[in-house]
Amino acid sequence: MSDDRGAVPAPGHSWGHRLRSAIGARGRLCVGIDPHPSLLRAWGLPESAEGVEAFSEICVEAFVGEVALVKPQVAFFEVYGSAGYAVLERTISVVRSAGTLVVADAKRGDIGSTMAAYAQSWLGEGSPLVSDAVTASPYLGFGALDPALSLASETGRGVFVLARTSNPEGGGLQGARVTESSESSQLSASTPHEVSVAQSVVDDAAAYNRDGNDTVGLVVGATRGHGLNLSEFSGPILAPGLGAQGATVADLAEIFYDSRELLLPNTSRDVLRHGPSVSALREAAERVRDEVEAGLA
Ligand SMILES: O=C(O)c1cc(=O)[nH]c(=O)n1[C@@H]1O[C@H](COP(=O)(O)O)[C@@H](O)[C@H]1O
Repeated sequence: MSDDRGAVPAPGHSWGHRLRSAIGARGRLCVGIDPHPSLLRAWGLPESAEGVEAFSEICVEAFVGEVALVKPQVAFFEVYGSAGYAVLERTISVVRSAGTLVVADAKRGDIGSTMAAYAQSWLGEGSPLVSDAVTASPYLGFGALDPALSLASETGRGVFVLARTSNPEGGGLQGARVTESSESSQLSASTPHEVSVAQSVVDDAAAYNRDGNDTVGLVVGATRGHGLNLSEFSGPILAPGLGAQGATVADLAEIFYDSRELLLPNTSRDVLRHGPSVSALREAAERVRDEVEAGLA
């Protein structure tokens, strides 16, 4: 396993800077650590915290140093309670210590005062779960995420906010029309207008990122055309859906033709199905990473 920790700047630099360095060293693919029960069975592991620990150790061995980011999906650890959380803590810590960026896929979102506690959990220096970035839901209002965005910005971390998700059920809510606030509007402040919920998230994210730190990322699925105007948004875009949900590298190139600089395609099951062999997993991740690099060049 190669370990070029020095390639990825530690917190202290902006999230955008850290991401660009990581992408420059290892490409833009983000591989999920999603210990689904079906994968545990397929890998001959028990459906328990011990099984998830063995699964995670294999993933760490296969992916660290090979890809820029890994994204543990918290739900698959949480299901085993405190024992599962202990495994998650160790996994995050080992991956980060080896210089690979961790996006905790926790999809948090709450009123601001509670959001501050979530922010401390996932982005606070010294927290057992501290990661480089976390996924967040904006459905209590984009402004309610502020404690997480502020902490992330101060510490060179990121928050990926759901805009247009990869699942088919997301369209009704995310496509609903809302009147956009003048602050985030791309049009003149004197012309209130309607945009989709997803577009309002994009515009709020673009407004927040005007400080140049790229703290706010978007989650935009790769499974269909997103219908968003991303022209004002230059921050990171996490794009799940590659592989198991049907999206291809060609789809990525087409859907994100005008927003590729910090595009971070995610794939989980399509790589993980190659386990439990460390070498097979690593080869699968490298193959997808290289396809993505070639397809988005
Ligand atoms: O935030 C996410 O990561 C996410 C958002 C989204 O819109 N769609 C989506 O699939 N995800 C996550 O991305 C991963 C996709 O996994 P695969 O379908 O196995 O590649 C899962 O961990 C999902 O929870």
